[in-house]
Amino acid sequence: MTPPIVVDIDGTITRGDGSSAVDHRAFEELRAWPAPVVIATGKAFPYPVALCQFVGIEPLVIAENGGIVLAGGEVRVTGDASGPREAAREYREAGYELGWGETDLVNRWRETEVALSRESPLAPLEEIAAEYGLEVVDTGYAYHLKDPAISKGAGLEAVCDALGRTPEEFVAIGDSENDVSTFEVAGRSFAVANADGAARAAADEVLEGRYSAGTVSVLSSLR
Ligand SMILES: O=C(O)COP(=O)(O)O
Ligand SMILES: [Mg+2]
Repeated sequence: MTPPIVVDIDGTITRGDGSSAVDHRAFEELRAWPAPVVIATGKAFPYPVALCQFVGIEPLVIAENGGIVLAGGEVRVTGDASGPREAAREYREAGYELGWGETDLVNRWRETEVALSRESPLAPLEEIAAEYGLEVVDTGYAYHLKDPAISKGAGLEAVCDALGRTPEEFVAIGDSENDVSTFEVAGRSFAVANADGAARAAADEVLEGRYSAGTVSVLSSLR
């Protein structure tokens, strides 16, 4: 039987051409998947919800690295942005920027954490995060200033509660350290070839294909 899947966005279903374009072949695989598809991302909530809508699948979403979960038509917000926002304010007061320019669409709809451009200086960010009991997660696309208790893996457990499933039934695919917690709870896990060291070390298998090519190949072999 085809397993349910939990799939990351950036670096995993994107084409790897330097843009954030999703590969149309990944769209087709997800649309045709005969079991539940959970989109698990560091992006703000509206992005994966819209992705599900445009792919044409039921919205099963883990957003903001687990801070917000949507399953069975119910939204659960498990995170609280007040700590991350305070820490981000202190970072800015120290003379640094979040790095997205004047129109910050990365944080505009973000409810439980704060994301910074990877051009922002990391050492002072980590120092301030520690003062607030927060952590900085580097996805390869952004730094996420977040509560360490929140994770995509805990999000998958919440999705499973709503669906009457267990994380062990799921196959997980991802590319970076924010996918490690998913890999830890899923029954089987794959890192695409472009994955960072943390994701490669945590995955059951590292795929030969990079970006969406790796994901599409493993999905077509599992289906
Ligand atoms: O938002 C990010 O930084 C990365 O997003 P992802 O979890 O979909 O790869
Ligand atoms: Mg990713």
